[in-house]
Amino acid sequence: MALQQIYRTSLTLLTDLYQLTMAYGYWKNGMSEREAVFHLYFRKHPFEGGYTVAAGLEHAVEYLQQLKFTEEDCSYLRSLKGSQNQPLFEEAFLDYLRHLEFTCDVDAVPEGTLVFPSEPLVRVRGPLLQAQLIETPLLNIINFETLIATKAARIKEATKGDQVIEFGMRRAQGIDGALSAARAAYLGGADATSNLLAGQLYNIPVRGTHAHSWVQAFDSEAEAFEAYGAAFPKDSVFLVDTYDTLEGVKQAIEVAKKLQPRGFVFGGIRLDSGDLTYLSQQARILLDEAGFNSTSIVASNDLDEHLITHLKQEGAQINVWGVGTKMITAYDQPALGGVYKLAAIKNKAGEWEYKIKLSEQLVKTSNPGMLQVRRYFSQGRYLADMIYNELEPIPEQEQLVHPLDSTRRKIIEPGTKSKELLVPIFREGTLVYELPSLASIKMHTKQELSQLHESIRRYVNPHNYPAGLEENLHQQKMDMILKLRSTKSVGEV
Ligand SMILES: Nc1ncnc2c1ncn2[C@@H]1O[C@H](COP(=O)(O)OP(=O)(O)OP(=O)(O)O)[C@@H](O)[C@H]1O
Ligand SMILES: O=P(O)(O)OC[C@H]1O[C@H](OP(=O)(O)OP(=O)(O)O)[C@H](O)[C@@H]1O
Ligand SMILES: O=C(O)c1cccnc1
Repeated sequence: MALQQIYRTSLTLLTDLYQLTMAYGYWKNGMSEREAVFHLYFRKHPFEGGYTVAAGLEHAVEYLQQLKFTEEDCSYLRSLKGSQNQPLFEEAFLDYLRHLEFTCDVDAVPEGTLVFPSEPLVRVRGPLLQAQLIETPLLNIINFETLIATKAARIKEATKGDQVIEFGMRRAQGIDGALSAARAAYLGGADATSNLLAGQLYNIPVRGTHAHSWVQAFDSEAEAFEAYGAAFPKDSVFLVDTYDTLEGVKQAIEVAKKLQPRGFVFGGIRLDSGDLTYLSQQARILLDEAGFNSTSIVASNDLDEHLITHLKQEGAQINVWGVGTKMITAYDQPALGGVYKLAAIKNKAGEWEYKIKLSEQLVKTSNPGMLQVRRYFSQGRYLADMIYNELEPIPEQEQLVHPLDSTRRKIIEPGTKSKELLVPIFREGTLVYELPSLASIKMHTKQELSQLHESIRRYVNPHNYPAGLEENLHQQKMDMILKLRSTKSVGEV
């Protein structure tokens, strides 16, 4: 219950005002209980990448489990006034809210799963008023955590298996920007965090070195290292660049030699400025010459997946990467553009009516139905994904249509193994999903990435993973677009 521990008892008002005004409108129009289906999905991978790591489900579950309008929430809503100073909501509606119970069905892609544009990460089916109300918090949670998990996965991939420590809290976007991001970074690929509260709340391993101020506080660098080494004889990483990096390495070595007879283990040095390739190579030579072959070289300083790749290509001798700002803030793309769209609603006769949101751009036109994603795989490799409407039959010969170019199609060979990505999370408001441990989610991310071809995982012009619409779904969408467009009068755009 991390979210509530950090914040307050009720998070129900953590939504946009317009969700409440629409809720009031639905209630007044007798539409609040009409069954509807919404999907949460994104249209483009972040960071110009070829994959996205789903994250945030645990916090979304927590939010939904506590969804209840308290007396305090209702009295705040009662205090809201319209432009003529009239109450915004009538008392009977507030009474309705006070007794509201969350009764939706929610299906979602487990955290750590790789996802692709247009695929629902979350599907909500239930009373229109409720399914609409939760749009904003679901987007807030899933967009942010998915973004950070993806960034962390990219950074971890760049290190080719080295350790990554998340150092970002000081530059994170506020308190939750540091906490939920630390969790997302860990599940995406970071091995530890420097953030103690994240460690405590989420059971993430915590690690760290020391700051320049530690060295500055002593009369000499040698004294500073000696004092730190004496305090932590088994866990010392000395920051060597306060005055002169290679001099600092030499000082660290001298101190380590001096402390060795007292059982000191020379864990590592940290480089935080200068040419990290050259300095790490020189430091490695000095450490090896002194017999400290297993002493780690930690590097930090504005690192991201591109710089790490470059440093490794140059032959940097770094085996632990401290990554802060660029990971915790998703520096080069600060938001994932996930959206939440209505895709079906039952009419008064109780029959499903499919809905789409039109756009001039096909990529922005939503998909109708109650969608599921089928992932095909063979010999440990993901081959393709098919988005289909669970409410309609699909042909025996499964065929994918490219979402933006219907001339590009892919026939799935009969007998290809597959699995469905969306799994039941809530049924009529009751949690039916056992939330996995963070450690097992992290393992899942790693396994997922190993099943994606490396041409899709690369940073520059990655290949597009084939994720398409099932043929009938594609046809239905096209028919709906044509029908909606044909109802416009001539001259209208
Ligand atoms: N071999 C390298 N190739 C490319 N970029 C590097 C290399 N070594 C370090 N960098 C990066 O260059 C940037 C500038 O580093 P540098 O230490 O020169 O300046 P700085 O960060 O302003 O220094 P300081 O931390 O002392 O203020 C950092 O992002 C650093 O990670
Ligand atoms: O560079 P990041 O990826 O964000 O990693 C975290 C940074 O935080 C610390 O720096 P500090 O706050 O002392 O500032 P400075 O090193 O930039 O001067 C540390 O020494 C790293 O350089
Ligand atoms: O422990 C460290 O070395 C550390 C922690 C936070 C930010 N920068 C470095």
